[in-house]
Order: sequence, then structure tokens, then C-alpha cells
Amino acid sequence: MTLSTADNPLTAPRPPPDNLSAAQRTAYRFQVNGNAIITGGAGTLALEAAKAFLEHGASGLALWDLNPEQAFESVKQLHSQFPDRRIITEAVDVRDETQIASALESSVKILGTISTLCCFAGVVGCTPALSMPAAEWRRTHDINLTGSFLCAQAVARQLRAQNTGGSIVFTASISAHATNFPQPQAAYNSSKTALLSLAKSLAAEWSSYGIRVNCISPGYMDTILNEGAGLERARSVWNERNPMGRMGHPWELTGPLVLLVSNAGRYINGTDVVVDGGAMVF
Ligand SMILES: NC(=O)c1ccc[n+]([C@@H]2O[C@H](COP(=O)([O-])OP(=O)(O)OC[C@H]3O[C@@H](n4cnc5c(N)ncnc54)[C@H](O)[C@@H]3O)[C@@H](O)[C@H]2O)c1
Ligand SMILES: OC[C@@H](O)C(O)[C@H](O)CO
Repeated sequence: MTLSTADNPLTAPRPPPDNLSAAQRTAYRFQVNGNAIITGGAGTLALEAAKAFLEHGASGLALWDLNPEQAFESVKQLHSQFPDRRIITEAVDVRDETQIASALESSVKILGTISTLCCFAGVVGCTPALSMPAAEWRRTHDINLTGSFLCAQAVARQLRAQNTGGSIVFTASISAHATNFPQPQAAYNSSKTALLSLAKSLAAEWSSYGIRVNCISPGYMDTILNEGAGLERARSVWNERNPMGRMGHPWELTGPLVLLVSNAGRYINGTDVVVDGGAMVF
């Protein structure tokens, strides 16, 4: 591991130039530079993130997902709102490093250099631990944890080759900090907790290349992931145990996410930002 030094241009502070107006400084602060890759790009939280990145100036996006048809629906929607940007989709199973390598090559060929990776690909199940098949345990960790690592590794190699630095964000969860209740989700909770450690480890190893690695931890957000059979009672328990009394809207994740990947987040590294309406105060 090479430690960063104070004169490393890849980790320099880069405050806005003095001659900018107040409006330009605000834009600079939350500017999302260059092109971003979003895994799980067909999902609900990913679509909101994609809109936010484009609103904040991202020049292009690659939405990677196991479900390319659904990702293409997101691309069409984004194109109608941002016709001047390059927005593409790649069919990728994040468990497969060969598919990741080919999606990365194609994304770079179409978009150019990459600045940001945001890992949203994830799955959840509500199987009690006593009856958990080994295959379900492995699949959950393969997608949520190993998939995030493999994508981060591939993109970090690309960022090193570009010598540009960049930002990587894993989507952990409040489930990484406290066990979900009342639904049994041991595999999910465990996979998300490991992401917190992975982000710290990679931040330590990759900071000298100008690569920041962080997590974002949503609380219960109102998405399809939380609409499975049997979760109706759970939803009312989640709301009762939340000081704000409700689930999060996907839009409410995007401000903190933009902070992490924009100029404003240049000194945020190896940490986790919890966005949960206060769910963990109890
Ligand atoms: N919704 C919440 O309340 C919440 C809370 C905390 C964390 N999260 C996390 O946020 C992320 C996105 O959640 P969401 O609510 O938008 O769910 P979602 O189901 O809408 O999105 C998940 C996406 O991941 C994709 N995916 C699944 N397996 C994949 C694989 N092997 N390769 C590539 N793509 C794959 C799915 O096709 C889907 O498009 C997940 O990692 C989830 O664990 C969600
Ligand atoms: O902890 C909240 C989430 O990570 C998740 O949305 C939920 O547990 C899925 O049912």
C-alpha cells in the first residue's frame, strides 16, 4: 500500500478558483464530473441516482444490470429528460468478472474516461436463518458483496490506467448497522455489513491513486425491494420505529449521494453516510 502525500496531485484539495461567482461556486461544489457507471442500473434507487448525477453535470452514464430490458426503460426516460448526454445500458451480472470486463471496455469505448462507480446491484430475501439454504446465503453474498468488490476492482484498475482518480460508492444499508426487524434477513444484513469494511479497506489501499471509496446506507426506502409478500406488517413496524414515521422517498437518497461523488465530497473517504430518517436512534 502506498500512502498519499501532501503533494500528490490526485488527492489535492482543488477548491473553486477565486474568480467564480457565487452561483458558479455552488455549481462547482456539487459538480458530478465526467462519466459514471451505475450497477443495478434498472432499479428504483439507481434511476433516481442517475437523474441526480445528470442534473449535477455528469456527461454520460452507463447503467449496468442483469435486466437490460428494464435498464433500457430507464435509459429512455433519462434520454427524454437529458437529450444532450450519452446514456447507455450494458447487460451485466455483477458476479461475473468476464461480463464486468466486457461491459467496462464497451462503456469506456462509448463514453470515454470514467470518474464514478456507484454500486446499487443487490438482492434481499426473508428466509429465517434456520431454514436458509446454503445456495441462498451464497447468492446474497455473491451479488451484494462480491459483485460490489468485482465492479470496484475493475473500475479502480481503469481509474489507475487513466491516472485520473475517481469516486466509488457502495450501497450498504441500515441493515449493516442494526439487525433488520421484524423480518429475518441474516444473509442480507451480513452482506451489507461486510461492505462497510470493504469500503474502508479499499479506501486505505486506493487513496494514493486518487480513488475515494465510501458507502451510503439507506434506511427503508419506498421501492419494489420492500414490497415483497409478507412485508406489509413489517412496513408498519418500520414506520412505528422511525422518528419521522415513514419510509424514505428514493429522491431523498440523492442529495447525500451527490455529496459523496461530487467536488464537495473530495475529503470524504472510507466512511458511510446513513440516510434513514433517524431509524437507528432507537
Ligand atoms: N430500498 C431500500 O429500502 C434499500 C435500503 C437499503 C439499501 N438498499 C440497497 O439499495 C440497492 C438498490 O435497491 P432498490 O430498492 O433500488 O432495489 P431494486 O430491486 O429496484 O434494484 C436492484 C437492482 O439490482 C439488479 N440486480 C440484481 N442482481 C444483479 C446482478 N447479479 N447483477 C446485476 N444487477 C443485479 C436488479 O435487476 C435491480 O435492477 C440494493 O443494493 C439494496 O440492497 C435498498
Ligand atoms: O434495512 C433496510 C433495507 O436494507 C432493506 O430495504 C430491507 O431490509 C429489505 O426488506
